[in-house]
Amino acid sequence: MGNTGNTETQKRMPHIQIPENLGIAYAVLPGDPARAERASKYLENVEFLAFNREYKSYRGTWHGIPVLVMSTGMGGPSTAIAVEELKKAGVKAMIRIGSCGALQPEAKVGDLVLVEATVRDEGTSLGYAPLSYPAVADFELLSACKESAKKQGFSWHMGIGRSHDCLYRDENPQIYEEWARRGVMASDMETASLYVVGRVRGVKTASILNVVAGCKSDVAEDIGRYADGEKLTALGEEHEILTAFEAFECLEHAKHEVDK
Ligand SMILES: O=P(O)(O)O[C@H]1O[C@H](CO)[C@@H](O)[C@H]1O
Ligand SMILES: O=c1cc[nH]c(=O)[nH]1
Repeated sequence: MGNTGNTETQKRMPHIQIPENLGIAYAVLPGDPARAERASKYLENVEFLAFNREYKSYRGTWHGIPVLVMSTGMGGPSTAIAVEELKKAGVKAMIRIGSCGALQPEAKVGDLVLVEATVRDEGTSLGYAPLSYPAVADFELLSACKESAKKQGFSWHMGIGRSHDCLYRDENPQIYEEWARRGVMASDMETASLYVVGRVRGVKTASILNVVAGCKSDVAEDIGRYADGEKLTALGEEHEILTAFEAFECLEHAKHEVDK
């Protein structure tokens, strides 16, 4: 683990309540605090760090590599704050492990969508750059996610997402239909702000989404089943967690190859 000193006495970031000089380069970011706790169980040497507002955090090691797990809460504003404060705490690469609705029939419940880029149909990212600025993953980090998912035999797709601010909007069926016609694969609420804020602030970002609501299905009902621990979505969640941790390991190995 990095040289983190005594976390009790160190100055902490205002919202995420993580020590300022944590010394951890890699972070895995679920939306849900409960998913942060579940993800932490896959790590060794786990230590609970903080739970303030929607930000629940743990640190630990994955095959010897120091990793942070922290929830972002739901939506762009809390995600942007998470990215800003994590960057200040020294994090260099962040992988979102989220849930999403599918807009294409081939993306089945429990599959993973690796988000190449995302439609900025939300408000937060506009505070950082005009709409003509792309919300795009870091190519190297997303490629590491792809290698990781492939290596572990998970069911994955790579495609465009759409991030929004309004899950229960009356017009959603028509809106989903229109974006589906343009090839958009997945709907979530955080990837756009993660990608834009990360890019503007110089942090590598990627987003892996577990399909919890099938194409044209009842989103509220499907999300309810995920919350109840339905088997396929629980398995998808396990797959996205393992994909993210292993992606960081791929990245570390690639770094060492270059350093040789
Ligand atoms: O499960 P998380 O990661 O929170 O992601 C998705 O789930 C929430 C809606 O149910 C939104 O935050 C959406 O983006
Ligand atoms: O359809 C969905 C499902 C989960 N999260 C979303 O943002 N949309």
